[in-house]
Amino acid sequence: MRYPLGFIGAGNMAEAIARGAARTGVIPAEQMIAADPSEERLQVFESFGVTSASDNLGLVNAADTVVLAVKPQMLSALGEPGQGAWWAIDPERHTFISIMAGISSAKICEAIGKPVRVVRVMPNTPLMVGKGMAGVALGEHAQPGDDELAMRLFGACGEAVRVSEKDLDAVTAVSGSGPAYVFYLAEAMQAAADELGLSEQARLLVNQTILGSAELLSQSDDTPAELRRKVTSPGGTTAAAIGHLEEQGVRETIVAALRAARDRSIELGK
Ligand SMILES: NC(=O)C1=CN([C@@H]2O[C@H](COP(=O)(O)OP(=O)(O)OC[C@H]3O[C@@H](n4cnc5c(N)ncnc54)[C@H](OP(=O)(O)O)[C@@H]3O)[C@@H](O)[C@H]2O)C=CC1
Ligand SMILES: O=C(O)[C@@H]1CCC=N1
Repeated sequence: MRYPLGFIGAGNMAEAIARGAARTGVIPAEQMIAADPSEERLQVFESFGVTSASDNLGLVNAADTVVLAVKPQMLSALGEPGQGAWWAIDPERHTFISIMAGISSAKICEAIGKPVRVVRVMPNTPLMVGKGMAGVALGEHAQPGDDELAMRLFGACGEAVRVSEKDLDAVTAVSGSGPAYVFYLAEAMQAAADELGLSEQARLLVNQTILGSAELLSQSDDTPAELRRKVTSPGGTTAAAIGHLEEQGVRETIVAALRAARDRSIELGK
């Protein structure tokens, strides 16, 4: 049987993408197949209707579009160029969607040993709740139109935007890793709420504040700085908090943190 979509690596992101594809109807579960060394992971995929491949070679034989969803460091472990699963790759038939951070389409072609069409996507975990943000880039040998499935799939699970491949390291730093920065803020706010004696209500107070602020940010025409000013009464409580953040150099630290994420993405691709 031929499957429109297959996953090499049935980890967390692959599961989120496959569930999103099935939930939105972009690709029904029975038209997807997955390969992973872990039987347990394959059972998770089977539990919502995705077929298990015997191995990566079986997957490549079965799937037309292959999602590379292993850790970037695992690419070379998938096989020698032109050997194993890569032996069965037909550049006319197969398209790749790679979600691996940092790994260029040129590097993927080198690892596979053939000039294949690669569409690179940098998604993020909110796609699990239909609020993802994905950057989509055509790789070296991809043609306009090769990204249509990716745009449909990731667009159905949130927003998808076309970017050039050279910008993907920056996209990874901003929106790929981005949810972790917001969760870090949530952790710190919850710890503070606990310390201020609100342990019972901390989760709701923090989560709803972040949710409401995100909604306001996306619906309003105001910039983040204007929205912040509207919360900040002169000489008031917010001014005390923001003054402390500025004194401590938190803004510069956040910029430096995103730079570190971008640099790590470049390093992963070497
Ligand atoms: N997590 C995130 O927020 C995001 C991640 N990404 C990218 O997504 C990719 C996957 O990340 P994530 O889902 O978090 O990682 P996971 O570790 O959850 O998933 C990777 C899966 O690949 C499996 N695997 C390992 N070796 C092979 C092999 N030879 N053949 C087939 N499968 C194999 C792993 O098995 P085992 O565990 O047994 O090794 C694991 O189940 C990464 O490249 C990452 O850069 C992109 C955007 C966001
Ligand atoms: O941390 C990582 O490397 C991956 C890429 C973006 C989000 N998670």
